[in-house]
Amino acid sequence: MSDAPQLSVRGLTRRFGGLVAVNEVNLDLHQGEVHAVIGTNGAGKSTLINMLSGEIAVSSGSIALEGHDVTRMPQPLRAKAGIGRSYQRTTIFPEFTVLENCRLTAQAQAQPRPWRIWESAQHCAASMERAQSALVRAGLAQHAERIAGSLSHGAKRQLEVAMCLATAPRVLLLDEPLAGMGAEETERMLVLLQELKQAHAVLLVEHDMDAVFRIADRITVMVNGSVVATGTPDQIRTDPVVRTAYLGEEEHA
Ligand SMILES: Nc1ncnc2c1ncn2[C@@H]1O[C@H](COP(=O)(O)OP(=O)(O)OP(=O)(O)O)[C@@H](O)[C@H]1O
Repeated sequence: MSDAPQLSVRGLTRRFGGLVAVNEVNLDLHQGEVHAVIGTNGAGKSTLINMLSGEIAVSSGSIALEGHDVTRMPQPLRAKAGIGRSYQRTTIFPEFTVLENCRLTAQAQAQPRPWRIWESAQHCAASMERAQSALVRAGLAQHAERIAGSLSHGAKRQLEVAMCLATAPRVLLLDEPLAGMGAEETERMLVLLQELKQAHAVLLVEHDMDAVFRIADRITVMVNGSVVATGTPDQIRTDPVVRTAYLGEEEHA
């Protein structure tokens, strides 16, 4: 783990009318760490991730990427600056090939006209290279020419991670990448996440607690918009506040 955080969040707050969805959250994401954010439905996890990626504005607080304030930076610029994210719902283009899907996101990152996907190979060479490299890293190289819609559910989620990687991010915000996955697909994704953290700071919002406690280096627990604890899986497992507020008496191996 590097000393300086890649992404640093201070006092982040989002109100929807009278509701405080995210309340004064502090968070540091480091390269070399999978940092999971867990919490019951409505705890504020999606609102938090949406503020970090720039999809919704903050009410107050600050977000710094490698020491640079990006709090007011619009989402496309933030993506270019190095904050990549995947979504809860599938965002792939099912009728395009796996490689084309990746190239689209790489190209959207590289130039302001992402819809010009059929530009000459010369113009697209860099994007193509990034797309191919992302597929290799996500373990999908052998499926590059397949139509994305024909992939298994797990491979589609892998493709979403690859699309995120194609934008050359420094920070990866992953919103429920394990949702709907079977045991084998989950294992594959966990191996991928372990590899990805070597080069990225990874924020993982995930409901699969067994997976979270296995893979996370650090866990932040949210309840009603506020952080009630941050620590290693062992610290969180035994934290009395967490056990009462969130985990109950359930044991996690
Ligand atoms: N656009 C919105 N307008 C009003 N209230 C919202 C909006 N988005 C979220 N909320 C409210 O903010 C709170 C936090 O919601 P959020 O979706 O961030 O929680 P979550 O932890 O991601 O939940 P889940 O695990 O179910 O996805 C909830 O009470 C939700 O109803």
